[in-house]
Amino acid sequence: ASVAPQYNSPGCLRPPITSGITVYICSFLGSGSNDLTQQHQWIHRSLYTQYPTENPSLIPGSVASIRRSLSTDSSQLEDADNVYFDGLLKRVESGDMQMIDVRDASEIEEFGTIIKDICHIPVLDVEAALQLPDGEFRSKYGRGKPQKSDDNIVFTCKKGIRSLKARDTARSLGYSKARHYPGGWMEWGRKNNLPYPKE
Ligand SMILES: O=S(=O)([O-])[S-]
Repeated sequence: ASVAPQYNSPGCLRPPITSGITVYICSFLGSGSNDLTQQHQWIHRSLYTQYPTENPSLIPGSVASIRRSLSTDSSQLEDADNVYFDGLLKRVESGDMQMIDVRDASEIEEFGTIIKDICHIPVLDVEAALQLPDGEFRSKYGRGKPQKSDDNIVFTCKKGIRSLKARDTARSLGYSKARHYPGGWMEWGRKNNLPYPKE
């Protein structure tokens, strides 16, 4: 049952696990969908009796959402390099996180942030910011500067590219336990029913 959250993708119909006979309906649009279909059938077989429809209903957007849902392992909270969606949720709840959003100000204004009062450092400023004296960092960013030994630093952006760069920059400066959230706002917005950029 641990894989059930995979079926929370919009566009997929998840029948009740108690059904004797269930029908799995999903759109098989687009190239490369066979792989996705196989993976979902494998998951599906482990939970349900499967009766694929001959003519699956075509639900626009379904393949894209499946692809996104498979792109991160929802059973994994975090590892040494990354914090995944469920791990991030836990950290948001506990407050044990120094999150640094490296998107541009315009993106933050348009879509919002994962936590209130987030530390915003555009990706190109990260290197300089992390080398500021503590006092200057505090007056510029309104909070204490993260310490090199901190293990709760998480960079985020739109879809994981700039946050990865920021994490690597931080690590090169001695923040050896810095991590990033690969899903970024694309995943966060989608999974929380918030507006998110389409690509
Ligand atoms: O935010 S991003 O650099 O992944 S597009």
